Amino acid sequence: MVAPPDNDVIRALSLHYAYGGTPALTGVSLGVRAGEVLAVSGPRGSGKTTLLQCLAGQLLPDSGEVWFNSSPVHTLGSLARERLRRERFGWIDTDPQLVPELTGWENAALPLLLRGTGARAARGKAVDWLERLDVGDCARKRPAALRQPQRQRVAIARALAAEPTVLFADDPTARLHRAERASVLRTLTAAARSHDITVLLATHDPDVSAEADRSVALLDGRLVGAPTANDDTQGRTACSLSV
Ligand SMILES: Nc1ncnc2c1ncn2[C@@H]1O[C@H](COP(=O)(O)OP(=O)(O)OP(=O)(O)O)[C@@H](O)[C@H]1O
Repeated sequence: MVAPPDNDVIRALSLHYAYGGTPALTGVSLGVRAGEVLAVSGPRGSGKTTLLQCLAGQLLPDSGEVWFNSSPVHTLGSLARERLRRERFGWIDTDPQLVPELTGWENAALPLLLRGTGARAARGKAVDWLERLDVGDCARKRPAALRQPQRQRVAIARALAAEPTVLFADDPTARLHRAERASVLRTLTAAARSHDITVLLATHDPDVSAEADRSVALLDGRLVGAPTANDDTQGRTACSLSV
């Protein structure tokens, strides 16, 4: 097996994935360069979540290849993929998925603590990111005492505090009101850009795609059309794509 001849941080080659025989991804290939915010757009059921899960090593494709920094992901065993996810990847879900028993800072510090970071350093980083995301006042509160946009900001702080190489965000603003959506999204993309974190952003909302450096569209499990560049963003790097 030979690594693809480029320096994409993530590269997928001809991914196929089916749920019980029903195809969700059909021959998807794409490459993302370091530091880029790449939107994966498409209507509900088009395969966005499945694609992100395959790229993040959560799902193994039925066929095709996934590469991270020239190392194969699709051939790793479950423990090695788990470690890769813990140490190099971050994930933001549509719903915040916070631990109800933990406070805001404890939730935000969790990935760092699981990685072995000392409690004091983990707390410092978590609180710092909560403040950057305008939810510093949520540090001592449990999720039940927070509003939904606050909970999602805590979840974003949790993902960013670990400073992943690649952050996968699965429709992270879908449950927020329109006014809150733009603000949360801009904060997320600005924070990722300032820390050179590559972001793959799944969304069905064209306004969200517009915040990315480039966008690709999925329909019925296939990439459609040419990738589009959003010139009005602060994008710095091009992404290479092939369908
Ligand atoms: N666990 C599952 N079991 C069976 N079918 C599934 C499962 N997850 C997704 N699917 C199906 O696979 C297809 C792709 O789903 P996927 O969730 O990847 O799309 P999506 O674009 O992320 O949709 P949404 O925007 O609604 O999250 C859909 O037809 C969906 O019904």
